[in-house]
Amino acid sequence: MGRDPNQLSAAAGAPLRGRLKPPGDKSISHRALILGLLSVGETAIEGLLEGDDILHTAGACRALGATVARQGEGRWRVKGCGIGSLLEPRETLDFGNSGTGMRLMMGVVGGHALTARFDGDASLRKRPMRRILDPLILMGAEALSEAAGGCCPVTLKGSGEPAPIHYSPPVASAQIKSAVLLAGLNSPGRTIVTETEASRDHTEKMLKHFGAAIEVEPQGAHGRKIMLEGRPDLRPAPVIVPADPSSAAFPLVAATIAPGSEIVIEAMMMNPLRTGLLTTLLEMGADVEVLDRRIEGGEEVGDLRVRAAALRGVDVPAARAPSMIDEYPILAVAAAFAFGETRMRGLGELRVKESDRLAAVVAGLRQAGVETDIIGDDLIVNGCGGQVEGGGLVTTHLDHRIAMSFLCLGLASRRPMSIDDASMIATSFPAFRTQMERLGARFS
Ligand SMILES: O=C(O)C1=C[C@@H](OP(=O)(O)O)[C@@H](O)[C@H](O)C1
Ligand SMILES: C=C(OP(=O)(O)O)C(=O)O
Repeated sequence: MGRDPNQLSAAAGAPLRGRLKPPGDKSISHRALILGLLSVGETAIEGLLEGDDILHTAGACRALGATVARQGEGRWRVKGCGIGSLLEPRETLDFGNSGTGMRLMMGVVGGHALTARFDGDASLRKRPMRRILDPLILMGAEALSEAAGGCCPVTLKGSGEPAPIHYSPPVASAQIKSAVLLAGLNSPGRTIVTETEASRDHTEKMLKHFGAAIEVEPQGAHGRKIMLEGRPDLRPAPVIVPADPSSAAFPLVAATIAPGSEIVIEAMMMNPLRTGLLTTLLEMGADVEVLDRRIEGGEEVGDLRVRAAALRGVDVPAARAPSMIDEYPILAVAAAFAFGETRMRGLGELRVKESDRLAAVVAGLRQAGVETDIIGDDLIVNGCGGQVEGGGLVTTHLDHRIAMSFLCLGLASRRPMSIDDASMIATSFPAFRTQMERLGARFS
């Protein structure tokens, strides 16, 4: 019997060398399409991520009345209908694997007088949606049908006059914050979200860019209060999407652990609410220089020169989690190559991502011969000091980040590492294989 065509293996070989530009940021790409839908007129987007998650959001924007057209690689145009003038979708809105797409669009629909059914793939059907439905119900929306535990498929009936609320999300989550703000766009009053730990601020920044009246104040030690005036006239504004730090994380760690490597990662977004992995790797002794910091499309970006380095284990505080929430699987791979123990604290949210990432990381690392454990919500990795055994087949559970993380591990382990399914990588980083192979990675 032949090998499953979705399987992929990575083996150590030559060091990684060369330059790479990661794809456009996934979070900003979703928001650019959605704010394009909510503006009257044409929004031009450059550098849009053309991954499956974003294509699902583009489909939902079309179903709600926007004209969305691709004009060239990463160059897209959205002709929006404006707040209050969306169409009721005729078909179920299918978000595939994308939590962000579904949750942000639930915010949009929740704040409009229309009914839409939301669904996704087997991974998305397991993810909690009550955290989004709860504040939307407070604003006047109704969840007409729900699978057990508030998971999709969900039919949501929005309110044409959403109540202005003051909401404090129970977990640090840019998706909850964004859903409330997007619903609040059609509210006759002021919507306020207070977060005790600041999460990525792309929605706030982009709303301002499109002309909304939105203010942000610091709140406590790490939090923020965001205040949005409802019913703004959003004006289409050009969006240039910077390179995604969550995708850059893979070549960044691969070049750090593969001996002799030296690469440059071009124009990575340096928004401080997204750079927790870089901070942590530098604490571990990584050899990364940030060159040519500059502003592109309203975000600071920089080129990262990365050379292979010996790492040491560190203690990663829970307060850092929101700034690197999607990067823990690849950080755990870096920790496997370090000298000493790495403890990553406060990772309960990893259990409700595309897979239970705590369980998937522990299973994959053990498969590769690395001692690792979960204590409460903390992940502990006992580093092998540069020499990870590797070998075997890792189950990726429809999770792109688990897939890419264990392929990167295989680029530096003694024995090749295989994953059961590389197809989900297309959700966030469709050119991962070709771009990494150009640097010298060996996949088969
Ligand atoms: O708002 C966003 O674009 C995202 C927020 C994060 O999720 P949470 O809001 O659940 O933390 C992150 O994991 C996801 O990949 C993208
Ligand atoms: C958690 C992620 O995405 P989403 O929540 O959009 O599915 C991710 O990309 O790691």
